[in-house]
Amino acid sequence: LLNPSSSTITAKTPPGPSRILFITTIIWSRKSSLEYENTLRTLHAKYGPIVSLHIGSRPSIFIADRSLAHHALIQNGALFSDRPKLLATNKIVNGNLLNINSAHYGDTWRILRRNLTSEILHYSRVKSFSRIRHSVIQTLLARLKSDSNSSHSIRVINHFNYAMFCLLVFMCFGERVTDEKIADIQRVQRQLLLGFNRFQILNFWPKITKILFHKRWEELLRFRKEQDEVLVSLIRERKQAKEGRTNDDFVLSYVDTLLELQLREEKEKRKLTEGEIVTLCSEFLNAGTDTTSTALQWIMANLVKNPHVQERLVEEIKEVVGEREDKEVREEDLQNMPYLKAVILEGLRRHPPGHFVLPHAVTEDVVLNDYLIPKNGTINFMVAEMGWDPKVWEDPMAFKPERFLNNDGYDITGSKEIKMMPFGAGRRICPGYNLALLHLEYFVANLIWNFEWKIPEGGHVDLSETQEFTIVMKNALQVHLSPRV
Ligand code: HEM
Repeated sequence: LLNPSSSTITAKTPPGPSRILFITTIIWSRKSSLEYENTLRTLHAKYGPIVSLHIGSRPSIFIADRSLAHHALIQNGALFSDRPKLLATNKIVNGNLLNINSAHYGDTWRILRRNLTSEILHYSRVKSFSRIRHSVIQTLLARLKSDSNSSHSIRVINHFNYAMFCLLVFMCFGERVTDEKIADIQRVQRQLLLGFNRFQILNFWPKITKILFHKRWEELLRFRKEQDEVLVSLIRERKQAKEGRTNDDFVLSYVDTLLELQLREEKEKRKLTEGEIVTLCSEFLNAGTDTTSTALQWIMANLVKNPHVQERLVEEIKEVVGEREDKEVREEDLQNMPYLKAVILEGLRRHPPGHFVLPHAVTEDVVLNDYLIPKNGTINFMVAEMGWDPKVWEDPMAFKPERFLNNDGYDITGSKEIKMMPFGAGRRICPGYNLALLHLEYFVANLIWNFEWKIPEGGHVDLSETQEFTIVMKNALQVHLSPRV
């Protein structure tokens, strides 16, 4: 099926519509990923499971088939785990520096990724943050309670976002960050994230857009500068605190590990610069916040829409927590809650926060399914389509957690077979997937255990989608909450 040898000379790139002209390029560059997805669905129906589009200077290849995805990402992971060259705006957002998700497949990527997975996302480290999770969920519950006293209908997404953001900020910079500082970090992170789509246009012919859209370029540079100002001061504070540290209950944060980390460059070792640490902290906050709070909102929306699922979850929690006085589901309770785990998986299948993975690239020209995948192209996978494939999932658009109950645990990494891939698959799989699952399980369990979630009178739950940084609910979830006593 795949051979990176002489056949690359004769193979053609995958089929697709004829080269798109300059003007269509501009139109495409303004399309949201949902519009892309619709067009791609039509193209896959016409051309088969692998298609290519020629937008801008490099071909973009899309794979809709789960077995081909497995073949590429798992069986031939070393070939398919590179990233395309950075776009001009990303260079500015990154301060010209690398982070894990944009690094080429190689030593620097390996060092940065291993630091995150073994120093922060490793089971025992994740455990060391449990006090932080406890305090964040208590604050969230208190806020929801206070809102539910004063209002019949609550919009929950901002609460979810804020809670998740605090969690990631504390993991990144330590527990001592003040509310005021959190607001500052949120502002500088948001303006870069929300500007993302608007700044995309600058990537087409940067030399020209630097003249045509110079105000936008300046704005982008200003945003990065403001981010530097806020995050560098936190990095320095943490460095100082670390030097004079004596207390025993100290919890290592992500920035502490980055301050110690050594990169290897041409046999020389060197520490990271402050700018590089800013870029990596920013990635950590962005990667773990909206993705998880979006998923949480989708899951809660389905629990409101399907009261029988919510009831079954309450029954399961009751069985595990028993007659305990406090209204808290503890982390150690979660492992005894298979239905809760099924609800989370079903949420991620039906509403993956990203409908695509981040663009991949191959390390050399290869042939896949008789087609050439060129080194200068980008390659992506239709995550949402795979999770909705009626050949794999019966009644795929319905929310049925039961489908995940009948086997001994579902392998979300797809190592043997891919049936869905909300976190990607293979060597570039999201390194935060275990943390994300823990956050979702812990939050959903406590939210449901403390309140009955209902549709407010006259309201309804609308599952339409729209794209922000992730694929979010077009009409944010509004709920009526009654405390469970
Ligand atoms: C529900 C929550 C989350 C979802 C759905 C999600 C999904 C993804 C996806 C689809 C990718 C791209 C995979 C690829 O390109 O093949 C990714 C990459 C990544 N994610 Fe997540 N993610 C989530 C939470 C997190 C969390 C909590 C963290 C860390 C604290 C994190 C850190 C990263 C990083 C660093 C990468 C880049 C990996 C690399 O290129 O090697 N994510 N994530």
